[in-house]
Amino acid sequence: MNSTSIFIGIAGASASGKSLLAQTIHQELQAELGNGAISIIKEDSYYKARDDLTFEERERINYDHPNAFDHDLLIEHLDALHNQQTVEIPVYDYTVHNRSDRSKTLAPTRVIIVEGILLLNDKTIRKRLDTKVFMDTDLDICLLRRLKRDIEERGRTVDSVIEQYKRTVRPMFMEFVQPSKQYADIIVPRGGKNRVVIEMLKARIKQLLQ
Ligand SMILES: Nc1ncnc2c1ncn2[C@@H]1O[C@H](COP(=O)(O)OP(=O)(O)O)[C@@H](O)[C@H]1O
Ligand SMILES: O=c1ccn([C@@H]2O[C@H](COP(=O)(O)O)[C@@H](O)[C@H]2O)c(=O)[nH]1
Repeated sequence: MNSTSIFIGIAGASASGKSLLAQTIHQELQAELGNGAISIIKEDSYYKARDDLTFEERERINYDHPNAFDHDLLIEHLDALHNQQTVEIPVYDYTVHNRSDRSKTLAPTRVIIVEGILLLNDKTIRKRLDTKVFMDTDLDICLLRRLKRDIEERGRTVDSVIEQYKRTVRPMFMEFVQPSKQYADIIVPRGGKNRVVIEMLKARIKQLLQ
C-alpha cells in the first residue's frame, strides 16, 4: 500500500446523484485495483447524534444546515485515514433521524471517496480533497428523485418530503450548497450516470495513484 491515500470529494444537492456516482466508481475501480483499494465515506454518517430530543423534535431539525453535521469528527477521521489509521464511522439511521448505536470499521484504502451535500462548503474539508466534484443536476429533477427515494428507502411520506423541501432543503441549497460549486474542479451535469465523468474520474484516480 502507498504511504498515503487519495481523497476524492463529491458534493451537490440532495438526490443529485452523489451516491450513485461514488458507488459506480467504487464498483468499477475495485474490479481493476482489487478488493480493499477503494472505499466510500458519507458525510451523512456524521450527522450529530440527537438522543436528547424526541422523534417529533428531531423531525423539525434543519438537516441541510452546516450545524447539523459533526464535521470535526469527519475531519479527524480523514486525518487518521491519511495517517494510515483505522477509524470507526458512525452509522446514521434516516428513518429515526438519529445516529444509531452501531459503527462501521474502516481501514485506510488507497482511494477514499467522500460524498455529501456540504463538503465543499467547509474550507478545512476542501483542503483535504485531492479532487473536488460538484453534481450540478437540475433541482426539479433532484426533488423528483428525492421524493421517490425517501418514500422507498427513508420511511417518508409525500407530504413530509414536500414540507421539508420547502422549509429547509431548498433554502439551504440556495444559501450553502449552490455557492460551494465555485470550489469544484469538475462540475457534473444531469446526475450519477454521466459516463464521460465516470471515465474521467477513474482515469484521474489512476493517474494520482501512479
Ligand atoms: N442520471 C440518473 N438517472 C436516473 N436516476 C438517477 C440518476 N442519478 C441518480 N439517480 C437516482 O436518483 C436517486 C438519488 O440519487 P443518489 O445518488 O442517492 O443522490 P445523492 O447521493 O446525491 O442524494 C437514486 O435513486 C439514484 O439511483
Ligand atoms: O435525519 C435526517 C438526516 C438527513 N436528512 C436529509 O438528507 C439529505 C442529505 O442526504 P442525501 O443522501 O444527500 O440526500 C439532506 O438534504 C437532509 O434533508 C433527513 O431528511 N433526515
